[in-house]
Amino acid sequence: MNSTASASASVRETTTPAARVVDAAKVYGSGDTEVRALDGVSVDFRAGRFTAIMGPSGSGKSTLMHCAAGLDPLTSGAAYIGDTELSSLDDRRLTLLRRDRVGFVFQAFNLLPTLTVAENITLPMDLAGARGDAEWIDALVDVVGLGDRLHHRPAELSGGQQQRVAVARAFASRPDVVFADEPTGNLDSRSGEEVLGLLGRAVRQMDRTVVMVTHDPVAAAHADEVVFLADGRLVDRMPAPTADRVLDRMKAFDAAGGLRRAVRS
Ligand SMILES: Nc1ncnc2c1ncn2[C@@H]1O[C@H](COP(=O)(O)OP(=O)(O)OP(=O)(O)O)[C@@H](O)[C@H]1O
Repeated sequence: MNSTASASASVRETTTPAARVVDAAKVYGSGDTEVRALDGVSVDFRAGRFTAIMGPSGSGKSTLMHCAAGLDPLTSGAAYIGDTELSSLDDRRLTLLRRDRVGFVFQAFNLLPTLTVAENITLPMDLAGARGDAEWIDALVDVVGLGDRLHHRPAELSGGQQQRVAVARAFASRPDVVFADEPTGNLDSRSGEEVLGLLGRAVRQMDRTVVMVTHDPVAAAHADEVVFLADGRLVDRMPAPTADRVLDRMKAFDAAGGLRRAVRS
């Protein structure tokens, strides 16, 4: 890293995280059916970083993402986008925050079939009546490699191309943070790699922030850091992950989970 890059990196360390939760708890149901999906999680998602959330099935990954993104309220604790504490917002302001400051990429692409690629990309801004930054949108279209597909409809694109449109749409309004929930879950490995490469480039070359839930150690290895959940708790963090190290960590969870089940029975 050159001195300018390391200076700007150290400035970033001291800036407010793009998103964070503090002592977050989420309880579904009550009595015998109560599930504590998050149990006292505190985690910062730093600006300008690509963070992956991993953990065994049912460990609370999607719940953490939904609560951090303002899609679902916490039972207790606090969730912030930048300095904004989400429970302090009424429904209207929360909707505006999600529209203007947060981007989403889902496993199922979620494009509107009747709109063209170009219209899908600018949809969030069009709904907001915002003009959008034409230069930024052009740069995004360039990065996702869809310049010759702008007037096609989603059904005329491959799954990988559709997810690239969804990635461009998520970044179009320059949100504080983009949350991606299993963005490669419906893709073959080559298209998945392309989408992960794009998310990485958006972070490293375009100074964006990404938080991604994934089951896949190869996908997690694209991140700058992996945070691991187990039983609704944050149990580990791994900077500069590799697929092998993430896989080893996940195997350790499987072994620990098996041991716990054996002790209980
Ligand atoms: N709406 C809900 N109502 C009741 N329980 C829920 C609800 N959503 C999630 N849960 C429970 O909360 C726990 C955490 O679920 P969550 O979907 O966050 O886990 P996950 O790690 O994302 O799982 P997976 O990897 O299988 O998608 C699970 O026990 C789940 O069954």
